[in-house]
Amino acid sequence: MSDEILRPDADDTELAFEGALRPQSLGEFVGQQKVRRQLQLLLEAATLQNRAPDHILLAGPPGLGKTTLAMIVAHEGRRPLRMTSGPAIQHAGDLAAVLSSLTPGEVLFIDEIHRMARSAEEMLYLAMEDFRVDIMVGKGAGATSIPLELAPFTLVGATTRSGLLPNPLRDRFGFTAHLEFYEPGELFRVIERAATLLRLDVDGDALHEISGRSRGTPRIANRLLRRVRDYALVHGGRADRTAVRAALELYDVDEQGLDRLDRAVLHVIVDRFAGGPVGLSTLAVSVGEEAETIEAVVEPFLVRSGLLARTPRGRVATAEAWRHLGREPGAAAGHDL
Ligand SMILES: Nc1ncnc2c1ncn2[C@@H]1O[C@H](COP(=O)(O)OP(=O)(O)OP(=O)(O)O)[C@@H](O)[C@H]1O
Repeated sequence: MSDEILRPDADDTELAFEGALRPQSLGEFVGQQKVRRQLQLLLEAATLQNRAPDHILLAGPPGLGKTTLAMIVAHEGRRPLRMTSGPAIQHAGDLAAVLSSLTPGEVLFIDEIHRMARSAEEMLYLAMEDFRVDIMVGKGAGATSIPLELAPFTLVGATTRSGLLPNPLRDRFGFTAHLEFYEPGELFRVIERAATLLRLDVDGDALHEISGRSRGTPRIANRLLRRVRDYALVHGGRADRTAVRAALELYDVDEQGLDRLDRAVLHVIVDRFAGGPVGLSTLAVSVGEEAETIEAVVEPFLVRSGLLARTPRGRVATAEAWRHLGREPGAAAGHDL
């Protein structure tokens, strides 16, 4: 569906493609310079002392490279990697099974760590601090806890909602990396590298055009590159700026990276409500979407792009939004929706 091309979450069909493009070392990882240097130091210090690196929390929106960095932490230190996710850990027993089977120095990656069961979180505190867990045996008055020693490991947790992590868990990470959205120039390098790996003949103008429409997110940039590749393949031409424009027009992605739903939201505010303010539920009904989708998926990017403001009285379209729709700020609607 065209509306999904700009969503930052991965869909199942692109996992193999993403795997092939993942940088394997910090040197290949584009952007996030500060985080890269911080990680480099942490990993080098651990190597010099011949110990497992400190636990690492990677926080930031989807598609910015958290899984990739977890893999790099393991790869750079030549350590095995075990991957799981918060939703897969529904009971403390699920976590105990994973922890007790780790080999010394292994990197344990827990994606969406904020979605782990509470009981497992509590078990993790002790495991992170003392490399030990207490296993409960039996029920009721006869229940006893048996301590179990664990091999030293490095936990790499990833979260899109670090605010949802309980403080005791957050405090047990030796280092928290906050990943930022990428600049267009950095995205250019991400897809330039991807094009080389995929042996695609794409010119610089095309890469530039794609970077500007990718919402600061490498996963989206790589996905748009794939659509442009398809377009050039089917039409038998080069992947140049004309191909990018034609391909992305087909998928309803405009020059600033807005899709059909983003624009529909702005149109409603500008054309029906004279620029706002409009309440979230009214807005959602007007575009025929769930309020949660508007709030979680559409608004963050529009706010970040300076097109939408959230005020206590409702959502307001900025002057920039009016201009993006080709209208003079504050001008009366030229047509009715
Ligand atoms: N800095 C980067 N340099 C090059 N490629 C990158 C970079 N960051 C991400 N990518 C590419 O973008 C894609 C998505 O990255 P990744 O899966 O690591 O994101 P994520 O933050 O873990 O997302 P999610 O939270 O949805 O799992 C991968 O194909 C990866 O190769």
